[in-house]
Amino acid sequence: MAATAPAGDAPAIVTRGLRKTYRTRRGKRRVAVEGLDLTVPRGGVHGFLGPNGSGKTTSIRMLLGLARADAGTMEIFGTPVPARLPDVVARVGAIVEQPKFFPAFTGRKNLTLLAAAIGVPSQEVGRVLETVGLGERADDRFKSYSLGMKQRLAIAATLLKDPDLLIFDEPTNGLDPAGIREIRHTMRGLADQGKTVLVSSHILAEVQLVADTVSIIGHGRLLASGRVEDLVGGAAGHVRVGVDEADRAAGVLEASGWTVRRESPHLLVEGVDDAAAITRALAAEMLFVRELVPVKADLEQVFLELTSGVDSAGGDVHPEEPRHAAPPDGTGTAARQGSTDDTTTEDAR
Ligand SMILES: Nc1ncnc2c1ncn2[C@@H]1O[C@H](COP(=O)(O)OP(=O)(O)OP(=O)(O)O)[C@@H](O)[C@H]1O
Repeated sequence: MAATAPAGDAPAIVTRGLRKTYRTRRGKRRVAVEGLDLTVPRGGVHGFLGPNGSGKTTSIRMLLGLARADAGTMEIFGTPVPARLPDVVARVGAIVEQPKFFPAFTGRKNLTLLAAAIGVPSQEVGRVLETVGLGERADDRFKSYSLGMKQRLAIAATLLKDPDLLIFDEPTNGLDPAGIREIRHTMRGLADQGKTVLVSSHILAEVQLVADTVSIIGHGRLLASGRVEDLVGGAAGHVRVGVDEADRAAGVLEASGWTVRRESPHLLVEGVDDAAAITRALAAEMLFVRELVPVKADLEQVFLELTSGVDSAGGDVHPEEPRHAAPPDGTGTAARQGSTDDTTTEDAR
């Protein structure tokens, strides 16, 4: 059994072999999370990324004690959960479902009521409203807020207890680009204060703009994790090629072993290490390049590479080993416990 890191240095979150199966109304089993090994380092924004239905919400619900795991272990700041969740819960703020606010009350009044209910001094309300950039609109009614402002009020509510770890499940769902930018800005500000922010999303490109580190999951399993720049840097570059006689040029490049996509009027050549080799191969056939533009890799591309060849109709993604771009700092490992092939059920939704 691997040693667990001392609680003082432990990562914000560690899961090992986490598994959750639901039983559907027809009595079938649906594996939502299958052996998930997640490590969220302390400090910074960590993107928890994967397509719809890949198990993000289920994993978060298990961490917060809202759903029971079938197997595996979980720790928050080195404290095993759910067994000792009460010891650590005050250090965690989370938005998993939309919190309810009174539409006719101001943002400040809503938070003041909430603070009283959870035993937080009312002076904290001003602080958290400023933190999320709602100071100037604090005395407007909740119902007059934009969706982005409503979401920032929800974030402010999670900050009342001044937690060290914030968990936001798809916080930008339904927001317009300006609202999304505001939430990104808020998350960055929290990370800059030294807090750890875990943000789940199925929109990889959006989270790439704010995350320091990410974990990418598919079908309930970890596919890759590490620092964004390392993961993106490790993805093979693509090159956009402008050339006359595009069909003949594509044939020449394919015959030389490249994978070529037609993106009329250009060709997109995948996995290129040496762009000059493309020019040479084409020139040898009297085809002359007009344009040769490297296309920067992004997390979307990393994800597509990791899942290429996977049955898009729902076949499992079972890579041999997840890709770890750079082991997150202070990684404490909790040994995997329990059988992973048993079944626990919850009501199918
Ligand atoms: N209560 C439930 N009963 C039955 N199946 C469930 C239940 N909750 C989730 N699932 C199933 O488990 C799988 C994972 O769902 P989950 O909501 O965790 O994914 P997700 O990555 O958060 O997706 P999204 O981005 O759409 O929120 C899906 O196939 C989903 O249909």
